[in-house]
Amino acid sequence: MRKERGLLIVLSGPSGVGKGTVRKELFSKAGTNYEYSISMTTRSPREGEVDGVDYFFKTREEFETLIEEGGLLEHAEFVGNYYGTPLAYVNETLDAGRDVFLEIEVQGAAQIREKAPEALFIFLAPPSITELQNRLIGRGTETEEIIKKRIETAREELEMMSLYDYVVENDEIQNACDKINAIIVAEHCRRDRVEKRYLSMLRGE
Ligand SMILES: Nc1nc2c(ncn2[C@@H]2O[C@H](COP(=O)(O)OP(=O)(O)O)[C@@H](O)[C@H]2O)c(=O)[nH]1
Ligand SMILES: Nc1ncnc2c1ncn2[C@@H]1O[C@H](COP(=O)(O)OP(=O)(O)O)[C@@H](O)[C@H]1O
Repeated sequence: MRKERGLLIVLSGPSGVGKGTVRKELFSKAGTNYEYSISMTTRSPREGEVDGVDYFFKTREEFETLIEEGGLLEHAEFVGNYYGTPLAYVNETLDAGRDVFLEIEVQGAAQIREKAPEALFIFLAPPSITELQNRLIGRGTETEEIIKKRIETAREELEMMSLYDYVVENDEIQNACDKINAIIVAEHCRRDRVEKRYLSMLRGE
């Protein structure tokens, strides 16, 4: 029997909302049955970040060559750096019938909406704009100037919320993770169309 293609899950939202934190929490649990697609970026590694684990760190030249070669499913420039999803890994994993989880910013998600509208789109929203600013400042990984730019960008990013299949508020990390997992399970039930199998059984097919 032909294996069903896996589900492409896109988690997006403004910088600082907690996408990385929620994603790490989701993948820290045994039994997570979707695969994380490691992105490429031209941004410098932060302290503790490992090449090939957190990101594939590339030069601008390397990244631009990949764009030209069509090696990325989507890519975007975000506050001065490129970020993108390697195409081959996503395709191979989905073809093998496994779900793939992307954690990306909103421009990239918009490209996937064009190229793969059958994907599942989840927007992670902050409890408030003030809380979003507090989280960005509290993380302490960027300079004041970059934080300011990220906050400006966040306002535009929040406007994209209504385009998503689901919006999950990241109030408590565990709460957000539980909702995301519930959405993925529900989406599989919706797509599996068990009723089709029953109808053909009832018809004696
Ligand atoms: N379009 C796109 N965005 C990505 C990708 N990987 C990460 N991002 C997003 O790029 C933005 C900046 O990422 P980063 O510099 O790691 O900061 P942080 O996610 O805010 O900690 C975040 O919104 C990420 O979710 C990718 O492959 N494609
Ligand atoms: N639910 C939450 N409640 C409080 N703080 C959070 C929550 N989720 C994430 N954070 C904190 O907010 C900051 C930004 O989170 P991060 O995962 O880096 O965001 P993003 O990947 O969306 O840019 C981090 O300091 C993180 O510890």
